[in-house]
Amino acid sequence: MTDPHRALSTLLAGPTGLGTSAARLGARLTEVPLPDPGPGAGDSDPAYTYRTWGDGSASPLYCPVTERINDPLGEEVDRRLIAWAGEVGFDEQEAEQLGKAGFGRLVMLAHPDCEDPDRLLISAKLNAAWWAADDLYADDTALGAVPEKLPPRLALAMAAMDPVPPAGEFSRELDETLRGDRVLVALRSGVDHLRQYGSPAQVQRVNYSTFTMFVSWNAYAAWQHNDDPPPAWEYLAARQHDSFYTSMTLIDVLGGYELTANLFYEPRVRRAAIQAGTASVLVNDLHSVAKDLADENPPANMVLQVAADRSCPIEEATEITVDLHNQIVRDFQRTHRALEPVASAELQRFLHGLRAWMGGGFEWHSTSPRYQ
Ligand SMILES: CC(C)=CCC/C(C)=C(/C)COP(=O)(O)OP(=O)(O)O
Repeated sequence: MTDPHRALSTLLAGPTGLGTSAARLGARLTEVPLPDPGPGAGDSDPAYTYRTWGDGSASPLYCPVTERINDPLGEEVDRRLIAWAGEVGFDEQEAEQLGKAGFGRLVMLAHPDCEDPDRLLISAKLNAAWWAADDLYADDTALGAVPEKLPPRLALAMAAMDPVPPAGEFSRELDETLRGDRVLVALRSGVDHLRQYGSPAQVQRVNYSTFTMFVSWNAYAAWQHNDDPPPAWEYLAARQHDSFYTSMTLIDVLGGYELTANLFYEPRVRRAAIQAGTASVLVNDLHSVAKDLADENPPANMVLQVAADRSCPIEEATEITVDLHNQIVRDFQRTHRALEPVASAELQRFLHGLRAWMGGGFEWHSTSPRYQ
């Protein structure tokens, strides 16, 4: 039987591995991003296309196609999500808002290899909980987000997701606090649901990617507190750990298989996953400009950081962001192609899952009332 770890390291090892083809593979992966050739460049990969977005006035986004649109399945997951939101303490209006955003629809679009509404609900719950933490703690001033309060709130969010062992008399107040805040209850409940299907390694991978995302949120809070917005390059560095990569850590759990930790964290695989997560979050920034500008204390956003750095109009900053997105997707495509010879069915499914997530995420941002 082929050992996929060995197959991957042999394939990536260079000339002593698979000879000249391995050397070519290494070379392909160290290329700097190539300019986006734009629509009509004669692309032959039917999995990707140029897609118009927003009001259609900006250049199209080079993006994977959406692999599945199954509205009844998305509606079923949304129904279950709204019921769960009530159970974990969101009031009726908040639960309705979560339903309207359509996180059930998001996961139906983003995980086309999962037909099971209960597995899809894991991702819907966790995405809803992450977004609730993001809105209520980090981003939305009108909903109570306060930069100075964010770091201690996130420390408790980590305790909610990754339960700490009993600590004598100090546990009581912690437990009461974790039970008394709907965001914390939602995060704990989402991980509890994940634990029913995922291995310990899959669960902890989701936790730790969430915690690195929280570090980026703390950076944004410091920038806001100090009234010192970051240049675009620094924002982008933070965004790479605050992206839909976190959502993508669930791809194999929903698919009913496990990509082992040594493959998941193999640098080329991680590179592909970070590229997919970053590209998807740039789609989010492009759709969020109006919403972010409407906040009295606007959160950072790639388009806004580029416009500020270069003193250019939003339209020009939008074009620069679209171009960056398209370069990153093409880079992902090259990384994916380079990994295709690796003989691991789980790895191939996972890479396909990353691509499918990008295609589903694009569709959701184009249709969710959250961005209209
Ligand atoms: C993984 C996840 C869904 C986390 C929630 C926060 C996040 C990383 C986003 C992708 C959302 O970023 P942002 O706060 O810019 O999103 P909105 O524009 O508020 O939808």
